Amino acid sequence: MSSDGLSNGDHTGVVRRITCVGAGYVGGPTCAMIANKCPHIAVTVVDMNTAKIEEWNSDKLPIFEPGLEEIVKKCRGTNLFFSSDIPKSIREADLIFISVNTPTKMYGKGKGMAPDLKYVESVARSIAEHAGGPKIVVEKSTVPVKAAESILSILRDAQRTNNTLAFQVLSNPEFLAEGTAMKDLANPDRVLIGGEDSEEGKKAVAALVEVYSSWVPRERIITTNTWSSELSKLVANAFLAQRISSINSVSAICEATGADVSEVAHAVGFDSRIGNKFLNASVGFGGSCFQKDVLSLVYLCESLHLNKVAEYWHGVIEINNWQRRRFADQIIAELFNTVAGKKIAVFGFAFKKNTGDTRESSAIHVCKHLLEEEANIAIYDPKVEEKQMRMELGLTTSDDKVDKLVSVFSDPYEAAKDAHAIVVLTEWDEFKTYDYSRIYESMVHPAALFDGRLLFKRKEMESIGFRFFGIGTAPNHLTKVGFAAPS
Ligand SMILES: NC(=O)C1=CN([C@@H]2O[C@H](COP(=O)(O)OP(=O)(O)OC[C@H]3O[C@@H](n4cnc5c(N)ncnc54)[C@H](O)[C@@H]3O)[C@@H](O)[C@H]2O)C=CC1
Ligand SMILES: O=C(O)[C@H]1O[C@H](OP(=O)(O)OP(=O)(O)OC[C@H]2O[C@@H](n3ccc(=O)[nH]c3=O)[C@H](O)[C@@H]2O)[C@H](O)[C@@H](O)[C@@H]1O
Repeated sequence: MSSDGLSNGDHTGVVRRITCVGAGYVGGPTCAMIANKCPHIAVTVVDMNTAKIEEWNSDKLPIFEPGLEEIVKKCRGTNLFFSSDIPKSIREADLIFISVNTPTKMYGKGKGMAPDLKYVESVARSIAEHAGGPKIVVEKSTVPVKAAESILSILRDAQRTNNTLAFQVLSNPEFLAEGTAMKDLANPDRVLIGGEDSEEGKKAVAALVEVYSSWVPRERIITTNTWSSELSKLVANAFLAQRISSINSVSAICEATGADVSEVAHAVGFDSRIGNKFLNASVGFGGSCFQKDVLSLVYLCESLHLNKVAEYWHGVIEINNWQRRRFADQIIAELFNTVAGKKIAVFGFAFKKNTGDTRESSAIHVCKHLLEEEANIAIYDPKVEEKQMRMELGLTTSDDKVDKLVSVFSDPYEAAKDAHAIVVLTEWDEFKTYDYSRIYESMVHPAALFDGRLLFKRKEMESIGFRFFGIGTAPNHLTKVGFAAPS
């Protein structure tokens, strides 16, 4: 019993039915993996977006992840179900994952900084209304520290009028990366579970540990208190984003000096204390989470009056925005200070390779900047649909002047034909396999290639004839030499 006299969760400790609320990039793949690895558990994924549920039940899944379709097809209808009946699925579950979106708030207090928790709260209210019995509720969504307390307050309130209810709230943040989600889920570096430090809390943690133990070695399952778990997720993303901003800041030094950012990253990353991962300089990180989660951490620090700490982490975002802008400005400068009316081929629109996800993609920022300068941009991406690109660029009306500046191609060779430049914004492997001599011949000369993803070797591209500009590398004639004092 808790201090308020309500039951803390009378759970049997064995999970047989899981419901996941939120059938998105996390809920879908995570539940597919659990169903695949735990044939003894029935897993139902629900969503308020009925069209999305229909897609999960169709041949064309709503998201692309290598390896996902195979597992969904294998388990769907056996122990993996996609449903729009949220009340029923909540009622029947022993354990409920909350896996809904927590985007940056775009209104009111904390606008542009704090995560919007209205979806998490609405799921907590649905659980309170439809539970009908004891449940383990698991925060899978990324939330600020102490979010579990708010969820618990809503759930515990429902217990006052229904004494058959009992709840435990756990934090179990997800660390998968898009494009490698199935690999990450099958073989995670760690699984993190935070829970209440009480007998019932420990029982609930043990029940979730048991689920993951079906395929994750026990030593990789970390258990902590709830707040450490919630904070660790934000901090993990902040550290990863910080590494990218660090190497991107170094890329600017390389371009000015003749050092090569790949060589520097290699040399620095060779130190086992630093490590070689996540040191690829780029046009800036994108994706739905890095910016949102770093901003959430900054907002948390500000709320705690830790202004220096907030400032420190905000620098990660500032460098990222600066890098995107710097790259776009360089394109304009190198195309003789005007891109108006010039065709520019954009290779890649997704925020990284092997995904069709475009949320916060750096491509959006670079393209918007080029459109402001009235460039004609010709986009090719192997996975992103035209509708999605236009939505992200804010182009909604077909007679809009800007809309006419954008064309979308299904063939990269056609996208590059008659272009003044190619701009590489996503690191799709297929971009490295094209016949660049043929592409070069079809372009307006002098033809430029701007490599925002370090896919190409300067010498090879220059020998074809391209004027080559790569993040973190500079042609020798542009570098500053000697012991110049700061001006
Ligand atoms: N996308 C990623 O790679 C990762 C995301 N995360 C975190 O996981 C959470 C989910 O992210 P995504 O899956 O990318 O979001 P998403 O936007 O792809 O999916 C969220 C789904 O929740 C549904 N939803 C929202 N409110 C609902 C409600 N009240 N009832 C039923 N369904 C509701 C939406 O319709 C949507 O389909 C976020 O907190 C995110 O920060 C964590 C790790 C990786
Ligand atoms: O919370 C989340 O949503 C997830 O965020 C990231 O995963 P994701 O955004 O899917 O993809 P990443 O591989 O981390 O790439 C993020 C962005 O950084 C860029 N990046 C990555 C690595 C690098 O060295 N350089 C670089 O510019 C990528 O191109 C991409 O735009 C984290 O890697 C996951 O652990 C985390 O679970």
